[in-house]
Amino acid sequence: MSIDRLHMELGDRGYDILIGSGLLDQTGALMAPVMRGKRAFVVTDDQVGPVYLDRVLASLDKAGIAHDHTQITHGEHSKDFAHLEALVESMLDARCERSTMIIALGGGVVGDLTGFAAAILQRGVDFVQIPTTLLAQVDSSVGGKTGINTKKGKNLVGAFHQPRLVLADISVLDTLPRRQVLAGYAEVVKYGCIDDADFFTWLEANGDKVIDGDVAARRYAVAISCRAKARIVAADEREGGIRALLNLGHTFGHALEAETGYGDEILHGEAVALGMIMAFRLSARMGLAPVADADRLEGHLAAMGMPTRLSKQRHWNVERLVHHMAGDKKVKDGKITFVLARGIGKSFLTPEVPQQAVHDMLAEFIGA
Ligand SMILES: O=C(O)C(=O)C[C@@H](O)[C@H](O)[C@H](O)COP(=O)(O)O
Repeated sequence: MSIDRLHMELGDRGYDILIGSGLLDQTGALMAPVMRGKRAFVVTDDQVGPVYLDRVLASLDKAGIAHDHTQITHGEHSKDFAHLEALVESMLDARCERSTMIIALGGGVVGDLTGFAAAILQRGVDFVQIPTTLLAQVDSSVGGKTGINTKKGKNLVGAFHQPRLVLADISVLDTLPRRQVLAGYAEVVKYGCIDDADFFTWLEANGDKVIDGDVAARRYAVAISCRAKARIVAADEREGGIRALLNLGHTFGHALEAETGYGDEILHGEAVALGMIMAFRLSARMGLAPVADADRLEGHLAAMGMPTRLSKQRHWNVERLVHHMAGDKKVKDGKITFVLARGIGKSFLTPEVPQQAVHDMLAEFIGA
């Protein structure tokens, strides 16, 4: 089976992003060229491990790579200081060396936590991302953002630490629950909204194939998404400027996640979908984007089966959401830099957003 090979152009920290079916069984051989030693330490979770760990370990055996592994509890709650400490201690217990390759086998939580542990273990060791969710394949495994949540908010502690390789095995998505596929699909749509209106149009025609498991459609969507992300990250690795475009929908989305406690009520990708609709509604309200484009985005997400409205079961409060947003990493001199849009594929950054417009949009969105 052929492999799509993209490259993250970051000089001596550059790396390949490999996309294909059945890559798990080739892990050892594919990562051998970027190994500094002959040992690996695999981190996975209690949902992914039982299904895929053995295949990865067998491929390491085949390539003559010695290995240890550990399993964390799945879910966003594992992305905290306590789990980080436990993970680093387990790496030290296993006598990981500076030349040991850390492997993150799992979704965004495993990737973010493991990547951060790799960033700080012995002041930084290499790691490989093997993302097993659509969200992780199109977004979190690429670009080197690693970290954990704190009581104050999402991803507030972490490091930019680029992986040495990303292996996106499309076939593992076949076992992913539909809700998780849809959550990842939100991040795919994001790339169309940022600067690729043609891709958005393609998604309108083919999104159901991506969600329902058509191999070619999935592979295309993952490749276009990773290519877009790699281009933006290569231009602005540490988010001094345009990388913040990748945060479209996240300022609002992170506030929804904080409000709902990072649990199953709203998954990260669902929060991003809702947040993108909010960003487009705010843009339309400010006269920057046509209402028709906000409707088009919401219509597509709804047609794919994503939540586009907040649950009426919960009492939402505008002030509380604004309070969460004030802790956003894009706040500068007390002002949030928003990712807004002039239309589908025309996103841009601006700190010039009247508080009243944000307030009014949120009030309308929560139905206050
Ligand atoms: O890679 C980036 O840059 C992104 O912003 C991608 C986001 O989709 C991703 O969720 C990221 O982890 C969020 O970063 P944060 O800086 O807003 O915590």
